[in-house]
Amino acid sequence: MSQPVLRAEGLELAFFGVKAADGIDLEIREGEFLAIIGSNGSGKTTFLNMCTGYLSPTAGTVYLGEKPITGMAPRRIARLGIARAFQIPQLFTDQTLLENVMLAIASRRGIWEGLKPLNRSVYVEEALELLALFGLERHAETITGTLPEGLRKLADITLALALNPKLLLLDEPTSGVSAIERFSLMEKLMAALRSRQMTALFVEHDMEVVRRYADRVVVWDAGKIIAEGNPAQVLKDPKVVERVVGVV
Ligand SMILES: Nc1ncnc2c1ncn2[C@@H]1O[C@H](COP(=O)(O)OP(=O)(O)OP(=O)(O)O)[C@@H](O)[C@H]1O
Repeated sequence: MSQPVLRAEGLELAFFGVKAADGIDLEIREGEFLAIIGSNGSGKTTFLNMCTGYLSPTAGTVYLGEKPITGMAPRRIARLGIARAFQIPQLFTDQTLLENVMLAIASRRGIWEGLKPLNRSVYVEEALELLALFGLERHAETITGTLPEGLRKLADITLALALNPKLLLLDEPTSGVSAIERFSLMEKLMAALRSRQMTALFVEHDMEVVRRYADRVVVWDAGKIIAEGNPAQVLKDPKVVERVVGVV
């Protein structure tokens, strides 16, 4: 079996007595596309925040490979290899798509001097290559604020990939995207992830997306994992249907 890229052991965190993480143990294996599902408020985002350093668990440890990363600053964790794309895309909306990707590449290289020094062919070439992964190269000169939501989501994921992560975390990649666009977005995403042999974890509310695309699904309920495994089986589990599938 392949090595875990990320491992969480015994994570605990409560907000005002409400347990958002109540003994979370989870591994993400190399090359896996893992879905997290669960009803609203079950602790999915809290888990992502603990993996990226935005929250610290009161007990337990997150390992990236063999390295414990709990308590490290988000910027350090990003540099070690965890990148995140958000439910609401985090783009510079008044700049072109190409400029956004070049800035992400520059930030990976530790350069932050504005756009001018970035107009070197090495940045442009890498940025266009990344955009081509998602079929976005024809939008390279478009101001990102004018793109439709589905393309902005893909653009945000492109920025996360520009960091060359070991693990990509996707917070609801299909939310806000029309039902018609949803599967074409997922097809492009899957093709890009496969071509880079990327390990990724995604939080998702659309069960059909989970059924079609996830290698494995993990089910959250009140800060605990209540089921995990193959999507076709897990999504039929009566307790998952009762607590999650029937209510999201
Ligand atoms: N910063 C915070 N301060 C106080 N309570 C919080 C904070 N973050 C999360 N919570 C609480 O922790 C619990 C888990 O929240 P979380 O956002 O992780 O759930 P979720 O599964 O991601 O929900 P959703 O599907 O709605 O995004 C909820 O009860 C929430 O209100």
